[in-house]
This record gives sequence, C-alpha cells and structure tokens, in this order.
Amino acid sequence: MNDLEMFREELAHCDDKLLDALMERYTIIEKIMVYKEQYGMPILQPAQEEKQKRQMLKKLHSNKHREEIYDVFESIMRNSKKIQARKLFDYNIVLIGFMGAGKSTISDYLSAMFAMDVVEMDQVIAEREEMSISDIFETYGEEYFRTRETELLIEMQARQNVIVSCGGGVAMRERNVEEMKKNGRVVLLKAAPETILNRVKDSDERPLLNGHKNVEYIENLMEARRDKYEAAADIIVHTDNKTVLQICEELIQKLLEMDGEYV
Ligand SMILES: Nc1ncnc2c1ncn2[C@@H]1O[C@H](COP(=O)(O)OP(=O)(O)O)[C@@H](O)[C@H]1O
Ligand SMILES: O=C(O)C1=C[C@@H](OP(=O)(O)O)[C@@H](O)[C@H](O)C1
Ligand SMILES: [Mg+2]
Repeated sequence: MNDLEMFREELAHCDDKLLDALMERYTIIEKIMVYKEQYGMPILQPAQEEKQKRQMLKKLHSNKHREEIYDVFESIMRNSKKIQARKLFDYNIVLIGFMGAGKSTISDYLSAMFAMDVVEMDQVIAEREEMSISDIFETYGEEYFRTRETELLIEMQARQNVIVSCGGGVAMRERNVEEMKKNGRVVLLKAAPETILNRVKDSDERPLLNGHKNVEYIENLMEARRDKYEAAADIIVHTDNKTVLQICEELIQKLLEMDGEYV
C-alpha cells in the first residue's frame, strides 16, 4: 500500500467515526426532547446553546482551521434544531393576530430556534406585486390584497414545518381560515390596545393605522375583529409584558398540550 492509499484509508476511517458520532448525537437530541417533555421543562433553552458555542470556540481557538470546523459545527446544530422541530410539529404554525401583536417577531425567533422556514405573508405579497403593502392598498384596494393572501395560504398547504406569519387581517376571511387550518395549527397572539399602540407608533407600514394611531381607534378595530380571530384560533397566547422567549415557550407548550403530550 502506498502512502496515498494509506491516507485514504485513514480518511475513510475518520468519516466513519464522524458518521457514528453524528448518529449518536441525533439519538441524544431525541432523548433530550423526550426528557424535557416528560418533565414539563422549557423546550427553548437559548442560554444552553450559547454555552455550547462558547465551549466549542474555546476548544478551537488555536486551531488553524477553526473557522471551517466551527462552520461544520453550526450546521450540525442547525440540523439538530430541524430534527427537534420535525419531532415537535408535523404541521405548519400559522400566526394570526392584530397588527403589532408580534406575529413577525415571534416567527423570526421560532425560526432561529428551530431552523424552520418562515413565510412572511406581507413580504411575499409585496415582493410578488413589486410594491409595498401601503401601495397595494392604494392602487388596487383591500379586496385585491385579501385575495393574494388567500392564494398564498393555499400554496402553503403543499409545505410542512413552516412558520406562516400572517398579515393582521388574514383571518377576517372565512375562506382564509379554512385554508390555513388544512395543514396548520393557528396561534392567535393578543395584546392590549395600549401595548399595540406603543409597538406600532413609529411605523408607517400599516396602512389601516396610518392617521389613526390612538388607543380608541385600535380598541374599536380590535373589538370588531375579535370574534373572527378567536373563532380561527387553535391556541391563544397573551403577549403583554412578556419577553419574546416567554411568548415562544408558552406557544410551544400550548401546541404540545393540544397533541396531548402531557396527559
Ligand atoms: N413581546 C414583545 N415585547 C416587546 N416588543 C415587541 C414584542 N413583540 C413585538 N414587539 C415589537 O412590536 C413591533 C411590532 O411587532 P411585529 O412582530 O412587527 O408585529 P406584527 O407582525 O404582528 O404586526 C416590533 O417593533 C417588535 O419589535
Ligand atoms: O390588520 C390588517 O388588516 C393588516 C395588517 C398588516 O400586517 P401586520 O399585522 O403584520 O402589521 C398588513 O397585512 C396590512 O397592513 C393589513
Ligand atoms: Mg408582521
């Protein structure tokens, strides 16, 4: 055997070890999930993730390939999250609620924690129409926009394990609610009108609120929409005075309860 053949054999041996370690790692991930569920522990533990990363960087700090190795490690972590997400949710998570309730914010956080794709409905529609939501309303009117929303929800039925961040008015159409429920669990995020005002006051991206940024207007519109939001919801999460992490954890626990995980 010449040297090259020997190196190749060593490499194959090394890859075998990596494969074995990865398979073992993913089995451990599943065990951790079961343990957390069994003991009603928080599923999201961002501090633990940070600790793991710090330890890894410390070990690597003098290695000349640290960037490349760390990149692989990040990919392993991302795929662990995917495995977790697929185990927890074999459906789409559809976030609904009033403007400023936190649909986009919560979607982004969940997406980072579970490596799940997010479909931000407003953004997708704005990209497809090549204009802002405000301009779509002004040019074609609200009905036109709502129909684009319906089409997008139907498209989402072909996907799985996606977070769908709805625009605030999506659940106003009965048809939309029917479509989102076909392979999604519907999460209603709520907040008091004062909280909403506080969150949206500096943004002009919500045409329905422009010129009406006051508690009374928000309260009235919220009240007018309340029954439809609640009828659409599989679970409700109140967001006032809670951190994004607290909201996400509550959301996950309620989704798990729906599946009877803790009974
Ligand atoms: N739980 C929260 N605590 C504090 N600020 C929040 C919270 N959730 C959302 N926000 C802020 O409120 C604003 C509106 O949130 P966003 O996610 O865009 O709402 P939506 O998509 O429902 O309209 C954003 O500036 C966001 O940072
Ligand atoms: O409540 C609504 O009817 C709307 C909410 C907005 O989305 P956000 O809820 O993300 O602000 C956006 O879709 C559009 O301005 C209409
Ligand atoms: Mg939004």
